[in-house]
Amino acid sequence: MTTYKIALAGNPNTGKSTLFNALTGLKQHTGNWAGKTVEIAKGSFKFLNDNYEIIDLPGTYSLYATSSDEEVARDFILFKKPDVTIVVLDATALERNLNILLQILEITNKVIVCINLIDEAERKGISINDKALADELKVPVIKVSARNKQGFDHLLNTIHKFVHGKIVTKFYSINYSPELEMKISQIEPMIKKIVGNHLPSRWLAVQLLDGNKDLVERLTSHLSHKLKEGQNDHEAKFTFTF
Ligand SMILES: Nc1nc2c(ncn2[C@@H]2O[C@H](COP(=O)(O)OP(=O)(O)OP(=O)(O)O)[C@@H](O)[C@H]2O)c(=O)[nH]1
Ligand SMILES: [Mg+2]
Repeated sequence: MTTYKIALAGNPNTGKSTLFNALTGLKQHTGNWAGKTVEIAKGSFKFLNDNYEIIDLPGTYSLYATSSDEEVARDFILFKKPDVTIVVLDATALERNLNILLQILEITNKVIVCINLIDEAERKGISINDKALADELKVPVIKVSARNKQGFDHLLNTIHKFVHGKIVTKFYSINYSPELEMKISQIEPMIKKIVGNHLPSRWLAVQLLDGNKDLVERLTSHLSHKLKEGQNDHEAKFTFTF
């Protein structure tokens, strides 16, 4: 039986923990992540002969890592590389929720979008065109109500297909200004040489151009750790510098 790793991410108060509890049957326990005081809940469930380990990440409005919650969420997606990141959005405030979704889609294409609180949206007369969103983003979009367990069959079957490679998704590439795009095209190939397919090179290029020094430190320590593990042979001579 294979175990797949799922992360739940999204803004605060979008029903991540409600979904987590519904899927795991309230068997959650909390744990510390990377020595931080921020707690993340971890649980598990089985579906169609597969095991799923599911992690309830702290709710954040962005992944700029300006707070420890944001850092925990970003580092988990970046370095722990979940098989699926379920981005939980609030159907009643979709536009506000798209920011974190786009940030996550720049880091990983292993995303299923879960539009939660659909019962509440329906009550307010909000209807959501999930197909249009899925076509635009090139990832599955599922409408659910975590509280009522509505849409769970669809969600679980989509997760199953996803981890078995039956759904192909893409990184969402935001087009920046021509100046920024030119700089990205200059440095991304160098970054790609260092990280290969192990980390998202375009996203890293944007972060480095943005002067994200904290990330540089995290990367340096992550890469030297990987080097010690002997997992990657072209990291040897590199440290990131500005
Ligand atoms: N009507 C409705 N309410 C929901 C649904 N899912 C969650 N809620 C409610 O939304 C509120 C927030 O849910 P949580 O599961 O705590 O949200 P969260 O995303 O874990 O929040 P953070 O831990 O702060 O990031 C709670 O009051 C839930 O009962 C849903 O599908 N429908
Ligand atoms: Mg929660």
